[in-house]
Amino acid sequence: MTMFLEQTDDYFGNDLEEKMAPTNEKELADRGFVVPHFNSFGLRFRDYDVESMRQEGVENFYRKNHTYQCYDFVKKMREEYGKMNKAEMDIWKCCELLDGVVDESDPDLDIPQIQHLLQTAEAIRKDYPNEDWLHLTGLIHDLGKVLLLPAFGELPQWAVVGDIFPVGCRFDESNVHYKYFKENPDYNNPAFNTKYGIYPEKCGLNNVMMSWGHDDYMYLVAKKNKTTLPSAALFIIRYHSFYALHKEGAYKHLMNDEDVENLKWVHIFNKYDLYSKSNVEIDVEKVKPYYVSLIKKYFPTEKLRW
Ligand SMILES: O[C@H]1[C@H](O)[C@@H](O)[C@H](O)[C@@H](O)[C@H]1O
Ligand SMILES: [Fe+2]
Ligand SMILES: [Fe+2]
Repeated sequence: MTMFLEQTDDYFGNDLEEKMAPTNEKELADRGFVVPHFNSFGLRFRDYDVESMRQEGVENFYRKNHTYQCYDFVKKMREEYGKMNKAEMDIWKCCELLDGVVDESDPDLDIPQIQHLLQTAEAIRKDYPNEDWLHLTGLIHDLGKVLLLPAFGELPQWAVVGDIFPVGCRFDESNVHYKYFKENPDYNNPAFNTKYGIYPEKCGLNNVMMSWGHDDYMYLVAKKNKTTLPSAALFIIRYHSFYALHKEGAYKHLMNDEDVENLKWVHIFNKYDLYSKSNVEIDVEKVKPYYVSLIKKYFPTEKLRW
């Protein structure tokens, strides 16, 4: 059985010491963002059970996602995509490619993903004008959804989007549509179906295998292409879909002290990621020059390896 202990670099051999976020999180909280009560369909956000035009499709998505995302699958995908040999492309081009992508796991949004990226980034920019690293984080946090496109392997939706969860230990009941984990090959595996499974207590999320998708992929792309974004940005990108942890407080026993610090940033980020979703579209060409300048600032090369 593989144990992920005392790891000081990631699976590329990259040094894990990343720069700290430039400002104190406490000074940054509560910028007056007004949380809307309803999404653009007039329903509560993240209500996976209420009858709606998206409910059935979303539930169907999670049935597949929970059935197929097992330890062996995740391991294979990390290895395969860790090679970064799928494409060479600049970040803005990838944003544009997402113009044609709709996320089937999302009960709150059915407009193209480039709008979600810009809505998130612009909402953050309004409340945190000086934290340009957080604007860029907003822009790129969901870019990993390019995995759905032919040039990046054309993975099915269940392998790209939706909430994420650890594999290698018991699935927590707070995961949405928990019941579908019963079909997962790991569900009855005694090595995996205990509270800690294969992980030591407080081993740190970096040592935990998360279900495969746009989060881990984009984290790998950013690291591999040597971004100078602070560690909080990389943590946000990697764990923003881990709702069982950041919303429900499950799996905390796997976090180390650094994770606890970084999680505060995910809480801030999540408000903008979730509640900026609306059908009021952003003028892409108008904001493009600003974001292109941020990409230049935080990525050493124009063309990234994907
Ligand atoms: O449906 C959404 C969507 O796929 C988001 O990009 C992801 O971050 C969320 O966690 C998920 O629930
Ligand atoms: Fe996401
Ligand atoms: Fe998002």
